[in-house]
Amino acid sequence: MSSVSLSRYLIEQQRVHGSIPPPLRLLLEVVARACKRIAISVGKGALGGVLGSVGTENVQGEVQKKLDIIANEVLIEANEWGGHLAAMASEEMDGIHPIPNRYPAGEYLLLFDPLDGSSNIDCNVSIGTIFSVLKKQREDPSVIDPVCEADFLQPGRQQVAAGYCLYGPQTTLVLTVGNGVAIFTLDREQGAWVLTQDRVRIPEDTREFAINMSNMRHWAAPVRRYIDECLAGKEGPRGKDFNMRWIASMVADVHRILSRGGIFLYPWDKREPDKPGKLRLMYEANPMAWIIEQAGGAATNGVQRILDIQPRHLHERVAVILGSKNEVERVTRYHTEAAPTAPSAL
Ligand SMILES: O=P(O)(O)OC[C@H]1O[C@](O)(COP(=O)(O)O)[C@@H](O)[C@@H]1O
Ligand SMILES: [Mg+2]
Ligand SMILES: [Mg+2]
Repeated sequence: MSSVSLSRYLIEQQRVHGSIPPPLRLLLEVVARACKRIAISVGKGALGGVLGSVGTENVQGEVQKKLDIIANEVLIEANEWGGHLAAMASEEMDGIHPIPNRYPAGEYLLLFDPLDGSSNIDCNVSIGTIFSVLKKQREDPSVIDPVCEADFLQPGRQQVAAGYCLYGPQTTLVLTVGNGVAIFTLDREQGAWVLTQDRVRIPEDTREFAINMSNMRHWAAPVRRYIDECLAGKEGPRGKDFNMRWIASMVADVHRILSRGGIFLYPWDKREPDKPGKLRLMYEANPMAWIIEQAGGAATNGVQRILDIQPRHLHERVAVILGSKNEVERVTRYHTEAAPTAPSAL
């Protein structure tokens, strides 16, 4: 049987399933090509001088690694002249990046976390790129800017494409355009993305959770209850033993969940009560939530479906609970039952 390339998959999504129009197909090809270039930089490691920090901080006060900047530049450069975007936004840029006048512009908005799992870069642990595509939908015709931050502030259910690229032992591109989840593996000899799994499904039940346990003493009661019950194992109320994994690269943790099920939590915690969570809504949580839902899983912030959250800022943060449906629903129910004490930041 002949292998299916990313291009062929996208053409089928356009022509057979009508899931995407031609400009979106071409945009996704450009993003996938940029990910290949990032994979080459990641692979060079110390030989390519790409490890270490640059001595600057991003808008969220996080130290920027060289690869954060390199990946951001690759994505900007590759997408600037494609002709399908109105603007881009990134974890590594304070404001939006409109397409410069010298290039043709389009109707789409691209958001990305150019390098996810930055703390893992220098120790050769899997990292990735996360992206989300929205369509510019102007509700207020009195706004005269060709594109502005307000255009980006759409709930995640309005995404038209979302994906991530995982730079691990294999380089893997995971994509949804609202017609299930497809996984492509980079054939490194041919430099081609090959479809290796389509219509991915996440088991509804799991015995594996992912959370940074070092924050346990800071969690809200519903999260504490859920994890305590998992830790109690066979002898506890769940009546079964649970395993734990925490890679500290959301892309890698989510990919494991797509592969074999599980639940991922980065919850609100009481150290900074006004901050809803660590992860960013628009370019981390939204694309991952859509991918997870498209694979039959669920994603909430403890009280609300992530894809229904109306963003107020580009760099807004959110609590994230995603993965196997029955487990996510259980944690969400624990939050509802504890509603009077639920953190107001959620
Ligand atoms: O180090 P912690 O607190 O466990 O946080 C890990 C989380 O932070 C992140 O690395 C944040 O992403 P960035 O590296 O893009 O800032 C997630 O990928 C991961 O789930
Ligand atoms: Mg990230
Ligand atoms: Mg990042």
